[in-house]
Amino acid sequence: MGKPKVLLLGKIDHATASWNALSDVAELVTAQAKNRAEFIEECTSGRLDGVVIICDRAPSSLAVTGKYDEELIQALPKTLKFICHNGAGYDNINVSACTARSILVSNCPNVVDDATADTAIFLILAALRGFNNGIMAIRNGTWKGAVPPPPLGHDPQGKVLGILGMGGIGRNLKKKAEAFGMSVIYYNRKQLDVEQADGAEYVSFDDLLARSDVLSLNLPLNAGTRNIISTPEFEKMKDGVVIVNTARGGVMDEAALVDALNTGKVLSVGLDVYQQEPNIHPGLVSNPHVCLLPHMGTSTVEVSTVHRLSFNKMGMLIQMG
Ligand SMILES: NC(=O)c1ccc[n+]([C@@H]2O[C@H](COP(=O)([O-])OP(=O)(O)OC[C@H]3O[C@@H](n4cnc5c(N)ncnc54)[C@H](O)[C@@H]3O)[C@@H](O)[C@H]2O)c1
Repeated sequence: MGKPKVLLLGKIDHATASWNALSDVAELVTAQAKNRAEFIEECTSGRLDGVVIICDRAPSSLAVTGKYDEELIQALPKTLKFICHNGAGYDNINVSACTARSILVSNCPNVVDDATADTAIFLILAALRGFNNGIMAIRNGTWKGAVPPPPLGHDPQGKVLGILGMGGIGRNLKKKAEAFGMSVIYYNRKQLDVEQADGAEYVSFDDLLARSDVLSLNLPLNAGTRNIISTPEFEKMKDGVVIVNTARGGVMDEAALVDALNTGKVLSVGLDVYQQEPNIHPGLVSNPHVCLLPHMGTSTVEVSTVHRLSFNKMGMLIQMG
């Protein structure tokens, strides 16, 4: 019997040595498809028969295959046992459909905690201080911008940071925010134990909305969290609240956010993620009080390099049978 086949979807930029080392225990194969229709055809044609593991390098893989929905999962090779998703969260994979086919799925949480929490800190500071106004003005050749100048920003010191979804990234963000003098409250489906909460105050969802000076979204996107922040939630917030989203665009209603910005309910915003990436609501793009990043939360050499661990673990799994 030959070695088990491992299919690479997407690109590897920084862990090529670990990927290549997998060839000691597995036959490494790549897909030829350039889009979803071609990939489904490639699967159903039998060219990928014998593939036991898919190594999914999101987001470059997803740009070809699209989401792992029911249609895609039904088309995957019958021999498939495991999808190793090199992204954080399961929102791109229908895990129930995988379970129905006895396909195991893993993702890469934790390794992205620092990079994503750092991105949230950048966005919190940018939104609080109004740095985006200055960034736009200086590039437009107008130094500090309009006359009269934009309003003064705010210090993070002494502000209440509300974290919605206090998992790996939320807890990492808490520590970093405290270094800037912020106090942290959080809401999770379940209260954390004392060690994990590490002094953060557990509050109800409504209290989180009512008490936060800055609200950071750090929860996964699923049917229960889609648009969890929309008009009724903005209405419960403080006037002049600052919102930062490094989770998924779908957890916040972008049109409602634009309305809340326009009425002044929301003072400023920092975003790394959007409802329809790469499209962004024009009301956000045109607003100088909104600092925008193109989903760069985990874009560091260090995060990419750490993915080598998942290749090493795949090798161990194969050896264990
Ligand atoms: N911007 C980026 O590049 C980037 C990078 C990594 C992760 N993310 C996103 O951030 C999300 C969080 O990542 P993580 O690694 O911290 O995940 P995690 O699973 O460690 O933490 C998520 C937390 O959200 C909580 N939660 C779930 N549903 C909730 C609800 N309805 N209300 C309140 N809390 C709820 C969970 O209990 C958990 O504590 C991921 O799901 C992913 O979508 C984005």
